[in-house]
Amino acid sequence: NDGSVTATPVDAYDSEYLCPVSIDGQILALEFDSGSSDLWVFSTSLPLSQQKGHVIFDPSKSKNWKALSGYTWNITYGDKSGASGTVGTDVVTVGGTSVSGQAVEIATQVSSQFVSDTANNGLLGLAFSSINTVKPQKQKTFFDLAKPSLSSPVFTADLKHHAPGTYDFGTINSAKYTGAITYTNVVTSKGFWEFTGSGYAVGNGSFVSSSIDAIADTGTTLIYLPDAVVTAYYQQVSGASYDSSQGGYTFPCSATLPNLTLGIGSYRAVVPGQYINYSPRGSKCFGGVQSNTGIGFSIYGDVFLKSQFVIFDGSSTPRLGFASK
Ligand SMILES: O=C(CCCl)NNC1=[NH+]CCN1
Repeated sequence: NDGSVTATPVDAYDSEYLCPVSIDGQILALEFDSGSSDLWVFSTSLPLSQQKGHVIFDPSKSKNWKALSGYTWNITYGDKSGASGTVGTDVVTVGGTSVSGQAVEIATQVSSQFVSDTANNGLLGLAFSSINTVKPQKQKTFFDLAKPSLSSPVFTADLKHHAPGTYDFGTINSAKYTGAITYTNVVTSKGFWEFTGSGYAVGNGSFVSSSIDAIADTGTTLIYLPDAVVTAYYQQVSGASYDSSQGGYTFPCSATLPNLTLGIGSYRAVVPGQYINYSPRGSKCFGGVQSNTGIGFSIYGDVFLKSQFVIFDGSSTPRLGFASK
């Protein structure tokens, strides 16, 4: 049973996108995250102070809830946010796609970033189940459990700039993209949708061929790239500089930002310059392209993904597809 769900930006900067998910009839807005593999929710087991302002899942009100005695989970994300708790299974429905026996990870503790982000009531991981954090036995993702019931073992992301988009499960809707889809191989050894980009161009500049090891991550807001790319980009932005107090490149909010073209095979994915003016910060504006130093690979986050129609193909040979829209 294929499904489609709306992905709504949480704020004016598209810092994250939230989707309604039903857990045995209790509906929570969750962040779909292709950079992690745990489905966890704000719960009645959290301290009341951490529950405040959030929509809370109450397992005691779920007829299909089955606690997994002695199971725990503990996750830390790339931005150092995190959460931990206990585990049960329940019926989880996303759009028209329903799964029974889905491990639902109950938060008993969440980091301050999640407490203050009151629109976010948990995450639904869409990376590979190999990096699920549940112990003593890791659990399958929603996508892995749904796959056998889908017309084809895929989900697509059609995120939008300052507007709601969609995640589709089981189908590739040809009305959502233009031109051909370019597929690229995925390496799953780190549990991510990891691929190798083929290079970049800044504005109308010439394309620079270079292999860029990257992950497609809907749970990361910005684009994190090698320093060579980032410096080349901001050299074309008058008044741009690295501001260590802000933790990244900033520029005058009046600056005109060039497009950033990222190569995937022979395909040229164009990120509009205006998407790279991420948000006002202090007296300047903070860039949507930042350095990947310290991460170990590049991250093609929402600033990139919302410029494309993206196919996450979970067939026996996983691959990523990209198309313009
Ligand atoms: O943790 C990462 C980066 C993996 Cl390298 N992405 N997913 C996510 N979810 C919430 C914050 N970030």
